[in-house]
Amino acid sequence: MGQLAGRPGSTFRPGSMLPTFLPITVYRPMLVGLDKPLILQRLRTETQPYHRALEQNEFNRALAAGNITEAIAARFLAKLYGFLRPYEARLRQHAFSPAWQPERRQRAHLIEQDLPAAAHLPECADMPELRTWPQLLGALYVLEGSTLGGQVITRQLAKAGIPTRTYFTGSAEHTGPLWKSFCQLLAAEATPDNEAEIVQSAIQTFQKLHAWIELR
Ligand SMILES: C=CC1=C(C)/C(=C/C2=NC(=C\c3[nH]c(/C=C4\NC(=O)C(C)=C4C=C)c(C)c3CCC(=O)O)/C(CCC(=O)O)=C2C)NC1=O
Repeated sequence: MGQLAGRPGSTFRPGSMLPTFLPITVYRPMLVGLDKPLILQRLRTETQPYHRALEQNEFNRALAAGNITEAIAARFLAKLYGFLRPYEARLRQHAFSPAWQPERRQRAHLIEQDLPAAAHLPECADMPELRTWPQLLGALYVLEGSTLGGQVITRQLAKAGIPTRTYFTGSAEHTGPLWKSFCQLLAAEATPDNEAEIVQSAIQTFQKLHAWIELR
């Protein structure tokens, strides 16, 4: 190993099958085994406990147990609406470039089709801080990510004969592409300087949404 020590950019790793004549950074994505941007890995890992806690809500549990009812679905949608309204109002105040397709990321209006009385529902008063760009990015991660369950939920609600599923059908065939483009745009915005704030905001968004959903 000694003979490599002086070579610029070389890193000797005992037991490694990698040639040692290239900077190790070249291989990093392969070594990690994922070409996921670091910010997404961090978000997934560091929000996991809060994500898990939120998933213990009545609606998710009923879906998992196969005993979902229209009343449980309606309660969940009402709560989601009360959170999405103030969140989306804040999104509308931000000047997104067209690449973000900001109008496609507004979904509260879909719930109005499921719940005719939506306009009179209470709104969450204890929202995450959504003032800075990194804070918005963290909250977007949580609420864009939440659309990923839509197709599965739609099928389960249909099977249970529950008609209130416009929200979950949502952007339907656009869900995958919207999530992909969000991940790319997020990765382009994340820097070593703002990553911690993005992650902290995602954690806060999970916590505030959870507290609001559990509030009776
Ligand atoms: C309760 C709110 C609630 C929120 C706010 C929420 C947030 C996120 N859900 C994510 C992914 C998924 N979510 C579901 C299922 C449900 N999503 C829902 O909103 C409801 C209600 C579901 C199921 C009942 C599915 C099948 C996936 C894909 C497969 C997976 O990742 O496990 C991600 C992305 C994670 C990453 O890739 O970095 C985030 C941020 N999840 C919640 O349950």
